[in-house]
Amino acid sequence: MGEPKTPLSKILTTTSSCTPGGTKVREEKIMVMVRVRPLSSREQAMYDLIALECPDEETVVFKNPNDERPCSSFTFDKVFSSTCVTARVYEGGAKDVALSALTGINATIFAYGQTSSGKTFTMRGITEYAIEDIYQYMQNHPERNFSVKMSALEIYNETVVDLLNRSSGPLRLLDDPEKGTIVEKQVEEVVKDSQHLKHLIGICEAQRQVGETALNDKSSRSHQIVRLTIESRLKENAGRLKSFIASLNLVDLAGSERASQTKSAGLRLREGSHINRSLLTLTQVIRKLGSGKRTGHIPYRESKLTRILQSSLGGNARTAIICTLSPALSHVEQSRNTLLFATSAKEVTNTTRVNVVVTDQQLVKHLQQEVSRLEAELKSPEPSSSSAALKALLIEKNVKIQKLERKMGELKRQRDLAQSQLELERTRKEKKESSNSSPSNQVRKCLAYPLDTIASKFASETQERYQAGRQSMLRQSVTSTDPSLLVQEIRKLEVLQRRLGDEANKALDILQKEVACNRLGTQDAAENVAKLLSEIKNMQIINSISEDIMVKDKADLKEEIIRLNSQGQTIESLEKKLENVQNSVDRLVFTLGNNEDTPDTKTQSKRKKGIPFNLTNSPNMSNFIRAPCSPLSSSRRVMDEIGNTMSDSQSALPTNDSLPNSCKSTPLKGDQVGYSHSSRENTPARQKSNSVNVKKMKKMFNNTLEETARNIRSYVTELKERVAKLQYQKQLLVCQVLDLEAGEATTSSHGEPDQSPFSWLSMFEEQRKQIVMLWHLCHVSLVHRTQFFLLFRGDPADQIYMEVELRRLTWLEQHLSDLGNASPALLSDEPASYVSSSIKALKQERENLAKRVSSRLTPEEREALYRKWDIPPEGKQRRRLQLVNKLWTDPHSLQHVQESADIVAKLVGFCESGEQLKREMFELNFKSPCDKKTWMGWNLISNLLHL
Ligand SMILES: Nc1ncnc2c1ncn2[C@@H]1O[C@H](COP(=O)(O)OP(=O)(O)OP(=O)(O)O)[C@@H](O)[C@H]1O
Repeated sequence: MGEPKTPLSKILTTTSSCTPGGTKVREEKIMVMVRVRPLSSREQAMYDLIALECPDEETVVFKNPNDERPCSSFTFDKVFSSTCVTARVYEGGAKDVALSALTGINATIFAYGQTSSGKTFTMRGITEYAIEDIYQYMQNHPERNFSVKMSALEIYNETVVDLLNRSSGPLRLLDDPEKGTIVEKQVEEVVKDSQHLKHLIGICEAQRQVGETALNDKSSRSHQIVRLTIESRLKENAGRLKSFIASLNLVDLAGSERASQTKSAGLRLREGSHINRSLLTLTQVIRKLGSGKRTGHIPYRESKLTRILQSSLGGNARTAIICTLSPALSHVEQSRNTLLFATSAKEVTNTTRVNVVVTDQQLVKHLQQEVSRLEAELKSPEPSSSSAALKALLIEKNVKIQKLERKMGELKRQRDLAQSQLELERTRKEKKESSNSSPSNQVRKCLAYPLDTIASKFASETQERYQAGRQSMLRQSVTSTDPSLLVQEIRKLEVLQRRLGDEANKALDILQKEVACNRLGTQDAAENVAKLLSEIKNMQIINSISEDIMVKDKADLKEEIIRLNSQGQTIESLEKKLENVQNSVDRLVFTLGNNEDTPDTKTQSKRKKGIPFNLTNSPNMSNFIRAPCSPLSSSRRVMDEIGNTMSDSQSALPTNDSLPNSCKSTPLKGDQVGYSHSSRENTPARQKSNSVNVKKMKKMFNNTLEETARNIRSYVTELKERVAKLQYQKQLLVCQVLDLEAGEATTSSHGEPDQSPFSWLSMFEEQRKQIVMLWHLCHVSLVHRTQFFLLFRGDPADQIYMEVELRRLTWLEQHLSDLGNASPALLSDEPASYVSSSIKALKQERENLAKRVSSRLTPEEREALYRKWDIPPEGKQRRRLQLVNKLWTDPHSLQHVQESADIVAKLVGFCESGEQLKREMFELNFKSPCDKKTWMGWNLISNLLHL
């Protein structure tokens, strides 16, 4: 016996009341009914007295016939007196439980009582009525398909026997993890109809162990369990999925008995002993369950009866117990025990659920139906209720979107109107201010310098917007900047400015030393350099400024402005002086070229065996090499060719007093700047043998000299760039301070800052276009372009970075134009050393990037890119180089720029490295190029990334 044969994995235990489709778990007590039979003919013959009365349908009372007073009373769900027929017992409670099996709830009905109390009599009637009702129910539910199976067993002397197949012998009980206790090899007959079922039950009765005792001619000597397994499935066209499966156990127990009463002996006595033992276990199980100790040990396994009935006792089943009693006084003790058992059983709670079955076939069919339904819905021009609701929702959303769009249009219109009014106001104000010569006006005028330069390259309208946007930016910046920070920033810039002067001074010191040592040609050259040196020294007039100042309030700001203004055009002057330096260097080179073949030079060239421009002792050597505009590689190459054998006489050096301070502190050593003459060098033989070498060396010297001069020029150019940036930043700050002052006076009248996010964004777009174009024109590193492009996307915080980048590039572009127009005599045979080195660096960068295509992109990604960028499978160059060569080549197309940036970012690994790109890497402040963390020039960024 045991659980249903249907695999448990397909049984979804849900909850239910009595109706299919119910969903709740229900806890319910075991239904306990008491039935008192009439006195049997045997009892009547013995003149036995009636000791039980049933005053109502729920109470049974013991009474001593010899005493009028009632002894004790018991109440139960139902009490049926001796006059009640079995049909009433069935209808009174058993029916409800029995029919639960039709709705997926396991059910058990069993009779308990002493021998000959009427258990078999009652259960036989209950089974018949149940069968009738079950089949009646099936008839009344044509929408469902039912299947009924039946099995039956008896437990006789603790042996399980299949009543439908007695020949199978004793059956074993097995523990199944899913189903609980099952009976091995038990036959389960499919029941065709009610008659078939009755027939089968008849067979079981015939097979059951029955024996004659003193109390019962046909005493059942075994416990009998008939199991009906009913599966109920909704028919396919019903459109619902649920199927149920449940068992109805109809149990007729053997009766408890006293050997003295049954006068058992031998076999009957042994039977009685087994019966009593299993009933005792049942009693213990019920008592424990009834006392609420469900979590403690329940001795189900101590008898086969309780093992098999385990799910019906405190488990997933509705259970009804009918306790049968003999009313005879002679059986009072037995009846009392039965009532005590019944009382315990009343307290046992079961948990019932509906066992839902979903077969694979059902599931597939259901899904197919669902798919068909959805397909039909999609094809159908008539919208279903759900799609109609969606459509309505969509229309509603569209209306809302249209409303919002209209509102946005109106807002944009208002914004444009306000902007144009502001522009007008500003222009008017600026015109008015232009008549004044206030310091702030001067600053603004000064700030406009690079814009004037590029004005010819960009539309005038764009420039106006640019100017307007920048002014807005400044005002916005002012409102958000702490005045004390501004002053400190100015101080920082001044410190940098001073360092810059130092640096230039040192460079010129070196130049002067070379001239003083007569390495650089004529007296004119020496004079030129001396002049340069004094010019550079003049640049350092700001040295006296104190670095440590405490800025307390805005009053200090005003002082600061006055101080800055009183300095006059310090930075401008520095710039002018650098220009002079540059011109002087040019003249120097020119002089050297003209004097190349003079006798004096010849004489000197005999003496000159040192490096023409020895930089090995220069503290700025690293700066020269690092500086973007000072490609010393070729110079070093020449030095290598010459070899390090030439030196000059230390005696030719100027006196220590005539040297600049830097030289005094670092005296030149003979092995660094020259070498001592050997006495043999001046012999005629030596002079003759050296004549060819001297000529060759002189030519090389002149070449090197020219290149050195170019290097100096480049370096000065770089200094100019740095000064220009410095000047810009300082003026920007001054302008902020001035605006802050002006803002204080006009805040109440002007109100909020006039820059809206819209105007900033349009300005950003314009600036970005300009920057992209300038990158292209100036051959700026692709990695730099990519980083900058991806990092600055229009955030208000990007304003200052955009401004500085534009300034740098504008300056560079202007510088390159100047180089392009410069005299070829000054630039040697190259159009511009910076341009050529930048182009070369860019080419190298592209080659390096191309090398990364294979490792950084998957074959699929590569193929997709080749297709997209029209890279033919065969060509002069490898496909990856062709691809990289196409990147960043169209500054007019934002899409091209965006896609180029994405590819370069992937090749370089910006996205994967985990290192977030930070704005700070694009330094606003200019510092010494020795500092690796600072701005190092566009093409050096990719070097840092080891490209
Ligand atoms: N309610 C009743 N009305 C009339 N007769 C009854 C009633 N109950 C039992 N009887 C009769 O009493 C006798 C004993 O009944 P039954 O065999 O059903 O008892 P039992 O409890 O099954 O006994 P055992 O445990 O020994 O099998 C039977 O002859 C039966 O017809």
